[in-house]
Amino acid sequence: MNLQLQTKNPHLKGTWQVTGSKSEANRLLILQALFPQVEIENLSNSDDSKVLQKALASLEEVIDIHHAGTAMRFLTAYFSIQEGRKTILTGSKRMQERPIKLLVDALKSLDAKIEYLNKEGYPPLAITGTKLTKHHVSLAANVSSQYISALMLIAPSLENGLEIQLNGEITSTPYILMTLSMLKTLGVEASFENNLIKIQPLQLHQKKKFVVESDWSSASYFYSLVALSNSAKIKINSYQKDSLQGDSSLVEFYKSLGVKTTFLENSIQLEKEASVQLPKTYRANLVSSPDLAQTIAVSCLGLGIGCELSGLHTLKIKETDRLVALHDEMTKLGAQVEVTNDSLKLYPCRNLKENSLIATYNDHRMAMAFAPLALKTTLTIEDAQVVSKSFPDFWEAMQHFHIQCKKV
Ligand SMILES: O=C(O)C1=C[C@@H](OP(=O)(O)O)[C@@H](O)[C@H](O)C1
Ligand SMILES: C=C(OP(=O)(O)O)C(=O)O
Repeated sequence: MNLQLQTKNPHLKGTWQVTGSKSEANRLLILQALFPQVEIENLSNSDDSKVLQKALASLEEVIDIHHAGTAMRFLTAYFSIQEGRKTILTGSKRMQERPIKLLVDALKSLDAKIEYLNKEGYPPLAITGTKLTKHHVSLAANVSSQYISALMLIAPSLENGLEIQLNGEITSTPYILMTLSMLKTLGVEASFENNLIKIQPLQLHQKKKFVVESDWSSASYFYSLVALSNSAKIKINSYQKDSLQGDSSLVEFYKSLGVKTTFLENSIQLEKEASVQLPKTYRANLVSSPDLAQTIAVSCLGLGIGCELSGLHTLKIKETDRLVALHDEMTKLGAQVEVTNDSLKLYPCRNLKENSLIATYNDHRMAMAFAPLALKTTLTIEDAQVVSKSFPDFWEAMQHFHIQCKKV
């Protein structure tokens, strides 16, 4: 389904209820499978959470998690400790190109039984669940924090707990801290100091309820809408100031792009501050917030300013190579863009081309990041249904804020 987007850039107002964070939800689903006393409220309705829920309820040998990176990584660890159970864990064509060797090596060093069914280092995996008793593992921390969270999530179920030594630079740190915080809330004794994570085993006896906060990565598209509008005052629910999600750094990132955030009770209000003097070149290091890169780059494009984004090395192994995808699609709109393996430079672009067809490469964030540009030009988003990976009612939200979406 291709959607042609256009609008007259009116005053944006209204309220939207954003679904629960898929990162929080997917951690809690794994914890609930290991500790049935866990109760979850405001679960995400994203495809990635649904696919994980289904996988955890399935008794089939073959489990297909489609495009869901966290489900792939977390389930690799989870099925490794399901004693006596054989599982073939697979995913979409792209998932079979997303590396998993560091996690598999770490689990194997703990005596897990995992084999590659196709290409060494990539899904699909054949896993035979076994009891893991070793309690020290080390792995490189600069490729994906999801490998580390996967190990952390099974750690309290291991007889001897787990010590995880992180080597090298750590990427996407807030996601590791999110996992740590959730374990602590569950009652696990856990620490993370000097690149060493220590997690004690847990026996849980009483119920524990978690309320999932709405998704801050999804909030980024509203920030971009407000930044690109002439005037806006909108509200999105359900958000708190003390978030577990690193992408709540949006509040700071968008200040200099003219978006003011006010925390209300259980929601945030976003207002356009037209008086803010925009920088000529916006600079940010996104090593802690990789999922914001596309939104921020496209906001800068729409605002007609340049940007220099660094810390982007993980973008190459996400739903698509996001650096190449951003380069190619922003270029279609008339921008001059340079990318390296870990950075993106956009030069100020005064005139956006009209009627471009934006390819999305099975990547929800390509579709969602480009949508707010409708406030500046008409454009068509290819395969617009990809948004359901994290934000199934995204297009309803856009229409609520006066972006006309026409099937073409
Ligand atoms: O743990 C998580 O929930 C996530 C971690 C990040 O991945 P990397 O650690 O691979 O950067 C992020 O990009 C992804 O969307 C969700
Ligand atoms: C990278 C993402 O997801 P995952 O790695 O879980 O597929 C994302 O949602 O942007």
